[in-house]
Amino acid sequence: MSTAPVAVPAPPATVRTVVLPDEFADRPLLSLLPRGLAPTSWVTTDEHGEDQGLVGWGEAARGEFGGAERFSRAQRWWATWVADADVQDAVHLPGSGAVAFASFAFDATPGSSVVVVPRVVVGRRDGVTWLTVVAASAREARHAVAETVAALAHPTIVPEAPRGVAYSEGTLSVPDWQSAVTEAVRRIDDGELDKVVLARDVVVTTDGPIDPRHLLTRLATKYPSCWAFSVDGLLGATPEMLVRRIGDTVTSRVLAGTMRRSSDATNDASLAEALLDSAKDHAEHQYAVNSVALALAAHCTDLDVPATPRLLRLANVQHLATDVSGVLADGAPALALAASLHPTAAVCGTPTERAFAVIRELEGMDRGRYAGPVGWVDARGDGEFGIALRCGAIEAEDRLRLFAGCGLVSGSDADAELAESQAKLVAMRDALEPA
Ligand SMILES: C=C(O[C@@H]1C=C(C(=O)O)C=C[C@H]1O)C(=O)O
Repeated sequence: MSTAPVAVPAPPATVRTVVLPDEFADRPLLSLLPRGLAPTSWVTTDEHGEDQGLVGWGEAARGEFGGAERFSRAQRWWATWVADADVQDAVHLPGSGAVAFASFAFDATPGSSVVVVPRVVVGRRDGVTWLTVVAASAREARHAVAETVAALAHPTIVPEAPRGVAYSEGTLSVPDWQSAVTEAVRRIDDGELDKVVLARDVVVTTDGPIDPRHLLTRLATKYPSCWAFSVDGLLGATPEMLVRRIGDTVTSRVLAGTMRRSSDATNDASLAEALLDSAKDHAEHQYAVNSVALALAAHCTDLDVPATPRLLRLANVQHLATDVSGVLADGAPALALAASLHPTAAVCGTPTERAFAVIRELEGMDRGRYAGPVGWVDARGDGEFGIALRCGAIEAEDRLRLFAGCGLVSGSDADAELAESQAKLVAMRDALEPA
């Protein structure tokens, strides 16, 4: 089942992190990304309305992993890379110093998971903006710092929207996907399982190359409470935090239970009310919360699991949300926590193995890295992993595959689930439009 890393063993690297001068404090992180060079991103907006997170470009090292051991092999690869590296970190904040971006396949097979160490990372947290470079020697690292600071001083050209955007059917036709939903609900009603999440894909083609920076900028602007992510061609804005580990504080934002938004305030409020009152959505939500709480209990003490969910409002949909927190007991790095938590019932189902089997049988498509953990981990083991949702996979420079899934429980209806999947796809569809 296991696949060895296909990457060549990376030579020992020199990593340098320096504080960037004040003139960079107001530059949006995403505006610093140069054209091309496979941008990596993990950007959100904090409570003061400031963007924070990490953006990166270039590739200093890369590992690819498959099979059931994809997480543990990635963890070993990263630990070895860090142990061999010569790191000087003048910032000492989560995400500074050596940092890797990772994106994992949803299922053990097929699909490949990837860990990327960018050549250049710009990070921002707690009002500090920093630069990290990875080079072959201390001398080269000094050059890279000077060159990058000079290049960043010139504002980059605003990225353009793709032209000629066209949509076509994904793996299953809409009627076939709806039949799969009906069949899954029948199995739930037969007692085979309690919950399963079925997803569908939509193919986007364009007339020219897609600039990921355009999509990321649009997503970050419209979805400030989400995390605008990009790792190795998978990009989106996820509202769901699988796990954040900063020191010994562990948090998770669980979502399940969805309602559309309305532009009319009164109508929007009644839709929210209906979601908060829906027994079906609460049941669907509780499966997801339970799966997270159980997995975290193996690593954390003092777990705080609120008894009732709150409402999380996004531009396209509103969700039932529960913020779970705990105190890390075993020093597990963020990547290991993500491995323990994946897949939660928010994207797979309950019981997990039965839901996996139903997804493999009925969904008919390869999820790839959609619905898998995506995020970053540093040398201390701090990190953030979201669930790769509201996203698309760049398959060619003019081709993108979008994904959206819906949690099904007893009482779920194929028409309502199709509408929900369409509402979820709006995030990426909007991002493809001109600013
Ligand atoms: C599976 C997706 O979203 C998940 C499913 C939800 C639901 O069924 O209500 C809500 C949030 C996410 O946990 C998706 O966006 O593709």
